[in-house]
Amino acid sequence: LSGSSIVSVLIGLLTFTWIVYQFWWKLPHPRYPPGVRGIPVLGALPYLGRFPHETIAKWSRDKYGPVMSVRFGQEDAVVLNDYESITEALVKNINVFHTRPSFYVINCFTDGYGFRYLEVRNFSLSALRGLGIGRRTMETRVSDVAQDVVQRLQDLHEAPTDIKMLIGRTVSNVICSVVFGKTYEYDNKAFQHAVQSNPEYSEYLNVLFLYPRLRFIPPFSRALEKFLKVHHEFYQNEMEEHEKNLDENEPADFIDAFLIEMKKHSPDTSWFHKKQLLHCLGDLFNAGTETSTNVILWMLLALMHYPDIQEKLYQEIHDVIGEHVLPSVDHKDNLPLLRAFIQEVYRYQTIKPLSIKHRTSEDVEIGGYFIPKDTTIFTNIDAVHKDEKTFKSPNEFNIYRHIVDGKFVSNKKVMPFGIGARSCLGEKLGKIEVFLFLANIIKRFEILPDPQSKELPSFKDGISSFLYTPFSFKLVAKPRI
Ligand code: HEM
Repeated sequence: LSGSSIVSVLIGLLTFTWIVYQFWWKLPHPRYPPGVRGIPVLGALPYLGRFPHETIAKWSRDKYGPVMSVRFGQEDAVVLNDYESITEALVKNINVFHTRPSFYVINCFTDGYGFRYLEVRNFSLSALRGLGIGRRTMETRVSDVAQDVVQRLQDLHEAPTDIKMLIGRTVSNVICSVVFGKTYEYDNKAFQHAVQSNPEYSEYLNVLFLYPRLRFIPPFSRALEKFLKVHHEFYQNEMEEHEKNLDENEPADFIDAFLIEMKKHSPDTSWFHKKQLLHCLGDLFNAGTETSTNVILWMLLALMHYPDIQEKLYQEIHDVIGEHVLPSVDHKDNLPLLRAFIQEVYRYQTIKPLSIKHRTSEDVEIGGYFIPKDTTIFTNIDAVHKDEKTFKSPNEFNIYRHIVDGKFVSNKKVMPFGIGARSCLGEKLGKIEVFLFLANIIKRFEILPDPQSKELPSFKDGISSFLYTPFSFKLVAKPRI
């Protein structure tokens, strides 16, 4: 090589390194949280492994501290890995952290999750309260569907069965009764398609959350199209029917309440319009089905893995409630073991380990670091749940860590629903569902593994996707009486 060629190659290399440094490795601010920037285009993705929340928690413990940055694909994000930094952000700086970044898949429905979404969220909360969520009426509804589950389990006659769809459709019908004012037959095709997270497109959608630009390329474009078609058609049909039959003086469900609210606002200047209604329906339906369903499945797996605990829970329910009375939330105070069991499963298997992204609406300092406006924030709830400083031997499943002097002790550091202005909208409903489903199932059945299977289905390992869910498994529900 001649001298001038070597100089050209060197200049090329230096320019390339400078570009990569400027656009990739350089931190956005000298006091930005340190962390893992990974390689161009993919960022830290190749290093995150099957359980990104665990890998990030380890990086945070071993090297970077609780407030660290991680480059996910092309998106720079800050991850908060302990209770103190999460509360400093989501509670003390509530006004800075209450928006979310835009997700393309969600923006297909609406204007996204920006500032004014809080107006819609507040409306949704009060509409749901008006319709009975968190009240007696809701408990009655959930109790009725829990009886339905009990009956359907009885009808299985101890046949080993994967009950994910059974639980999913039942849980979904609770939210349908509030949102659409009706429940669906299990064999209704439109309902089935909307409830089922269809493997035909769900994996592609997960990738689209990280790389929205892929939406133009098949198979991602096809997956997105299918997902939107199934959901839009389902919600659209309901909306049209409600518009035809609306009684403005007597809203029977969430759609009615929203349609009435829409009439009070101008569609051009407010966020109360039909696209926003589609978004709310999508949120309530999707967030209200998969989460509770999978939490209940983790709990059934725990019962299978710890038969001695299952027996104690049965005895407690039997002694406190007896044979002929239906479990109710009023029994809660006298069921410390059941509450400890539920809290321990929430802690041990965090259903949404990195929660849902938040976004900073202005520059802010957290844990002494500078975080600029418009930064994506993840809260590593699972890292809080597995923090050795709070929970001794955190990787052991131990319900007795939540019992002191025979009494259940609630722990604010078990936070499966998140905290702050954007914590779970359905927390009250989710808690009632989990409690009543479990109390009814344990009261009536012994949950056993499939006798034809050589190994117990895993309670340690699961599928880490939009949620952390168990692998599919079969169980036997053996009637107690
Ligand atoms: C045991 C069941 C559930 C768990 C563990 C759970 C967990 C969560 C978590 C961790 C978040 C994100 C919080 C954050 O960003 O900081 C969330 C948000 C949300 N959840 Fe749940 N959830 C459950 C059940 C439900 C139910 C039954 C509904 C329906 C009524 C629901 C509706 C929502 C909605 C609409 C949001 C978004 C709120 C917003 O962006 O302001 N969830 N949930």
